[in-house]
Amino acid sequence: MGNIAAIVGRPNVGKSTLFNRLTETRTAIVNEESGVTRDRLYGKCIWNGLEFSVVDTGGYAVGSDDIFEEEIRKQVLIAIEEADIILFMLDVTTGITDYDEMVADILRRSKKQVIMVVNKVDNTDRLTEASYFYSLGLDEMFPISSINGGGTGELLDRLVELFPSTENVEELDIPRFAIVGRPNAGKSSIVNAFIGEERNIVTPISGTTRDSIYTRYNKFGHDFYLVDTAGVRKKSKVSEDLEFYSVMRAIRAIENSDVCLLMIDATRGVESQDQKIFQLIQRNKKGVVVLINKWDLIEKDTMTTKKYEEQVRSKFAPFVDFPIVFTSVITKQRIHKALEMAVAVYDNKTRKIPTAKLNEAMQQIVHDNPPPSTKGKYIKIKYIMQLPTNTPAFAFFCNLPQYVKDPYKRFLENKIRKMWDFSGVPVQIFMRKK
Ligand SMILES: Nc1nc2c(ncn2[C@@H]2O[C@H](COP(=O)(O)OP(=O)(O)OP(=O)(O)O)[C@@H](O)[C@H]2O)c(=O)[nH]1
Ligand SMILES: Nc1nc2c(ncn2[C@@H]2O[C@H](COP(=O)(O)OP(=O)(O)OP(=O)(O)O)[C@@H](O)[C@H]2O)c(=O)[nH]1
Repeated sequence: MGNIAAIVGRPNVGKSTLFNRLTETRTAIVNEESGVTRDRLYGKCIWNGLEFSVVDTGGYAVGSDDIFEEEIRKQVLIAIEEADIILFMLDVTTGITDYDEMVADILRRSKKQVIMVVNKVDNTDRLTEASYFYSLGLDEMFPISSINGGGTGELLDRLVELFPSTENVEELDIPRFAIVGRPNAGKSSIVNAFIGEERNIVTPISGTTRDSIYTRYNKFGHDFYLVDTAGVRKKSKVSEDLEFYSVMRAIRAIENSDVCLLMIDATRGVESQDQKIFQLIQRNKKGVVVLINKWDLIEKDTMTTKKYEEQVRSKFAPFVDFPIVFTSVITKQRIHKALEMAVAVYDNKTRKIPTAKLNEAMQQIVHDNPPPSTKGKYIKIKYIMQLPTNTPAFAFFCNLPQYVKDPYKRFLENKIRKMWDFSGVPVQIFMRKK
């Protein structure tokens, strides 16, 4: 749960090559991940049955050659703060550079688990050179070749060994909500509005990876966990308006949640950072409620909620079926509505449609709008089943699953969304051979 490895290192050492290699281990297993674009920043890796996240900090580099030292330093500090393991990448062909020394210096002083990954060790001759990197004063080193995969198995074995496989948290079976968003959107304010003044209703639970992962909220008929409130409340030493910062902060909270309340600053609107976080929520298949916060600051004559809503949805397209709540933490407007929507989305996420009802409704739709035939082949959908997954997923059993194209799957998804309430929740459609 929330096992995060961050790759740091200067430009051109091979960070993205390693990232691709690590995250491919998952795509190979979970091959039906269509609809969501892969990016070079954040991906999942599965090794020996353990799943963890990999973040490529290089994806946030500005420019490339002319990155300022200060910028890199910040990035490394954020990675140290937010990741569980740092993969410090080095290049055997260039040896140790000034930059490497600077990063090693920061890493040595941190208490984080650091692994030096010496890349481009494509042949055994370079193996001896790789051991020079021990002079940077870090304990662990793995020589690898990202390009041909040499040494990456050993590195993965070690990572899996270091990550805790089961977290020792006494967790109840109640919804887990995460409040995420860019710096200054109002996350701490809303958490404090919920739990701040009434400590007696707050029960912090200790996890192994963090001081406090879950805070229980139990009043007004609600009972749920707020995820990673420690992370929300604690101001970072490097709390800059960096995109990398807000994304790193969000990852763990999102992974540990069922539903995310994504806070947008109404005065700024939806920007690329918000889109990035929204995308992370999607890729982790979590529920989402979008809060347009600081609504008190908006001149209502010029900006109606309806107009604003349309703008927000267009920024998050193609996924548009999610609730939007206009909040003000300052005037306490609709913050309980926000909670109610989070609960509703949780209910949607856990909704199970009885097989008979599902077939009755969907067979009719399929009958009226059959999948278009491809290459003269007719596709016959025989029956439909909701899979026993954590997020709604439906399997359509048919004779020729490979011939059903994405537009038809989207058509089926939209019909399902119309028929039953799945607002705020990703719905997956699978074609299966029968
Ligand atoms: N010989 C060799 N070349 C490699 C290896 N891994 C990566 N490269 C090459 O090194 C170059 C840089 O690789 P990237 O993965 O783009 O490096 P990066 O660290 O992500 O670079 P930035 O995007 O600038 O941060 C590319 O030309 C790769 O093909 C390797 O194991 N051996
Ligand atoms: N006018 C107005 N100001 C708000 C509202 N919510 C939060 N603020 C203000 O916005 C500023 C940032 O709020 P925070 O709660 O610290 O934001 P945050 O998202 O936790 O920020 P980081 O800790 O940097 O990630 C503070 O000055 C709040 O008082 C709101 O609804 N209306």
